[in-house]
Amino acid sequence: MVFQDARGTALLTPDEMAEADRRTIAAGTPGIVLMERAAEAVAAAVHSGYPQAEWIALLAGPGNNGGDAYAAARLLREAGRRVEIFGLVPPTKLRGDAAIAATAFGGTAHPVDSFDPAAFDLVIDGLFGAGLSRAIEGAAAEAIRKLNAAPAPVVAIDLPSGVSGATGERLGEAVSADLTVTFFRRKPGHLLEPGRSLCGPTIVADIGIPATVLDAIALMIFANEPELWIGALKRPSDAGHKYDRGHAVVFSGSATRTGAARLAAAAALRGGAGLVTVFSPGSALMANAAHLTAIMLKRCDDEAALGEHLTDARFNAFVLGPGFGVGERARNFAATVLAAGRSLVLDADGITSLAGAPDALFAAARGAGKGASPHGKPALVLTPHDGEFKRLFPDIADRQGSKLERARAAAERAGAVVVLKGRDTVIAAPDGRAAINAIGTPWLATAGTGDVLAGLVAAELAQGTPSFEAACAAVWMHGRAAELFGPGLISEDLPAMLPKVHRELDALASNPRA
Ligand SMILES: NC(=O)C1=CN([C@@H]2O[C@H](COP(=O)(O)OP(=O)(O)OC[C@H]3O[C@@H](n4cnc5c(N)ncnc54)[C@H](O)[C@@H]3O)[C@@H](O)[C@H]2O)[C@H](O)CC1
Ligand SMILES: [K+]
Repeated sequence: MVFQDARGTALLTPDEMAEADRRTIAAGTPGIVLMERAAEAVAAAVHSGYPQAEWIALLAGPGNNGGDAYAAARLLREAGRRVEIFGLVPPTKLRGDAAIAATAFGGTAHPVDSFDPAAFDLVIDGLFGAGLSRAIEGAAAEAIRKLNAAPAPVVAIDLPSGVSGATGERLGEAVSADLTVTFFRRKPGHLLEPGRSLCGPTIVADIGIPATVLDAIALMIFANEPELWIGALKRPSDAGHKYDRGHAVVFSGSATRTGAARLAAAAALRGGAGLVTVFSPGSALMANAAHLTAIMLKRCDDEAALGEHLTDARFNAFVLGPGFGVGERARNFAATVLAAGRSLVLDADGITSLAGAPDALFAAARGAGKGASPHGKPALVLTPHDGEFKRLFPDIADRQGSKLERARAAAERAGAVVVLKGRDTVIAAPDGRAAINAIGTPWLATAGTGDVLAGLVAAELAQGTPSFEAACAAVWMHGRAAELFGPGLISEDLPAMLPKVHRELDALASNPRA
């Protein structure tokens, strides 16, 4: 299900963007009008971001991205800037709207070979945008190399040339921009690395394409923003009871490896699960007992004990993996939890334990997903980083293509929600929906933050949020908590930031952004 507000978070592939364009043009807005508005947005970004840049070079490619550059050059000249166009092809070779824009510009275009960035205060990159279809070579590649080696700031039109809008990959040489101005909606390449870093901050400009054109497009890829999932979150109700908010369980590792489970458990409780219990081997009971207060503790040494605990139907969402140890015990516990129709977040050692033989658990996940529980559909959520992903899906990891496609292929195979972690975390559902993380800070790359994320996913699952939305919300809350804490963050700081994050979400839920 796609919520009405979620359309604002949609990411469009270049093909879908072309479709949005076509529909807008067919509905009566000429292409040249869209191009003029695109150019106005670029000029406005230059005026606000680079008010002092007197002499501006614009690189213009053979298609409409080049057309945008010609139109922007004209507007900047009218605003009193000195502009020079460097064309990959002579203006006489341009077609359609780009030819109209070049004619309206009227000035000369220098061949791109003569481009020397040293002379300019600012360079605008209009070589290639959505139409990039192969690796950049030859004269365009040479111009990009010179540009990347020069100190002049760069504003990219639509995408840094050489970045695939669909995948974020570099196709040949790619521009490293300081600012990117794109139109209507972002593309996956704006959020997936390395494209994300090559874009710099990205402005999304309204060029008059109505949101209704999206009605005809089956939206599948989204930026992971609250509008995507806030309508699916179960917030505590006034008349509610702690048991309404589920009971999350985190499996502890052995006596010297208990911290990871407690981090996950603390996140599950602060995330909003009504109750949280750590299931601990007997050898680690005292270590855990010494550190737990609101979180409960139960001994769980083997499958028999687990089976006994599972007779209490209130335990509804489990985390297995952080500090747990790799091996058969992990595999058997995971299978037992799923067979009992409970939701399971499999992380770290839990994922590694499945390497080489994941199919039985994937089959169990599919079976579990069909059942019903008092707190919503049980589900399997996998939270691998790249290394764990490769252990579980070696063939998919080696395949060509983007992180987005890898996560989607894995989700489909596993019948599970896959959270493929990184700065550009991708959350993918078996039905093809995917979201790409858009927030966070480099400080999140520190020991234990993955354990916190696993606990947050369990908190949402315990409360009955459907698994895709649960994983998306957890990834966002995790990133937002890190942003709010700022520099110096360690994983233990994240649960303490969650009350602020909840407050932001409550404000958003009662007063959605327009
Ligand atoms: N989407 C909108 O609402 C608007 C977008 N605009 C701008 O138009 C471009 C997309 O234009 P398009 O002509 O489709 O593609 P490009 O300009 O990116 O390039 C196509 C052009 O380049 C050739 N080509 C592709 N790859 C290579 C390569 N590696 N080497 C050499 N040549 C290559 C290809 O054959 C074509 O000739 C979009 O990004 C926006 O900037 C409009 O302004 C209207 C609004
Ligand atoms: K570009």
